[in-house]
Amino acid sequence: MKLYKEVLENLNAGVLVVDQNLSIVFVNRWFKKALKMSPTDILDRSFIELFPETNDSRLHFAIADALVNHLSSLLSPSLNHRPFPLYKGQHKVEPIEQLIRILPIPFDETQICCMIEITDVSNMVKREKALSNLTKRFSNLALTDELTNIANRRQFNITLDKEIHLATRDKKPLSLIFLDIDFFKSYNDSLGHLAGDNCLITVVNTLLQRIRRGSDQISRYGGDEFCIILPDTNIQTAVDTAESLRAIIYALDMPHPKNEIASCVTITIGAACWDEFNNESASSFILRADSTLYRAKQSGRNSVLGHYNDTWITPSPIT
Ligand SMILES: Nc1nc2c(ncn2[C@@H]2O[C@H](COP(=O)(O)OP(=O)(O)OP(=O)(O)O)[C@@H](O)[C@H]2O)c(=O)[nH]1
Repeated sequence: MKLYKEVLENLNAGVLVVDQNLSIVFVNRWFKKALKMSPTDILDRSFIELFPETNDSRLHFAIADALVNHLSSLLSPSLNHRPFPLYKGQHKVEPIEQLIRILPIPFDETQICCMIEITDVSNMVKREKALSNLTKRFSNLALTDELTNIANRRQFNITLDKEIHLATRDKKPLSLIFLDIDFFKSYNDSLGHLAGDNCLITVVNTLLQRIRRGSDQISRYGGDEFCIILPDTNIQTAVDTAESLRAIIYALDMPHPKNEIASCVTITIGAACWDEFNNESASSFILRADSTLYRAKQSGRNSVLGHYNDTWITPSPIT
């Protein structure tokens, strides 16, 4: 028993032993140091009195399980947030992350006691947090367009699949807008690629100001082509929203010397509403919205056209 206590005393982890009455019968050096208390302040004290914050916690139930049913438990730091008020250093600023092992042990040869072993896993928790932040950053990068900072095509495909699923389940309409800057190649050719980049950023930021519903998602489909997913939106509302977007970009009056239909930057928009009757696939839906944009381009640009149920739809007249 002496040897046993000596091993526990010098362990590089906290050890506390309580008897059947939850009285503390042993505390090792590590734990005393972490608590910044002398042995007389700890020994023979009631565990609940010394650690009132553990009352009714999982730790408390695990101790009871060890004493009554002789079962051991392991409390992870992620599910059991720092059960003991332990801190590193003098000024109690950095809390110690704790992994806790609860074991029934024949401590004084007459009764089964409960040993609580606390391992400082602060470094491991820190490493895990850093790793999870890094993973989040990488997955964000993989789904974001670098230039405009909005969703990229990969994210668009993921969101569209999800929204088609929700529209089917909730029997709600789902619309999709495709838009493209008119004569953007000439814009680049006349003003330079850097000005082209700035133009793309300005267009996106302006569209973002108008697309305010949290469920709507704007993405860069590629080059100067963008798409907006509009859940719970019928075709006429989508076309009217598109018309307001077209008007807002036109009103910016950004000079475009080589635009053949105006003196400023303009956009053309195609909108489609998901065909629920034929359980339309995502690729067919995209193709229909993109073809509608193409048709709008052919009919003159700086314009909006919608398509649903084999019908072409134009913006509502301004009242
Ligand atoms: N500055 C800049 N230009 C880009 C970027 N991505 C694509 N482009 C350019 O966007 C232009 C798109 O041109 P097109 O698809 O031919 O179409 P357009 O000139 O806009 O003509 P219409 O769509 O028919 O009105 C191409 O010249 C691409 O090089 C980018 O990130 N930055």
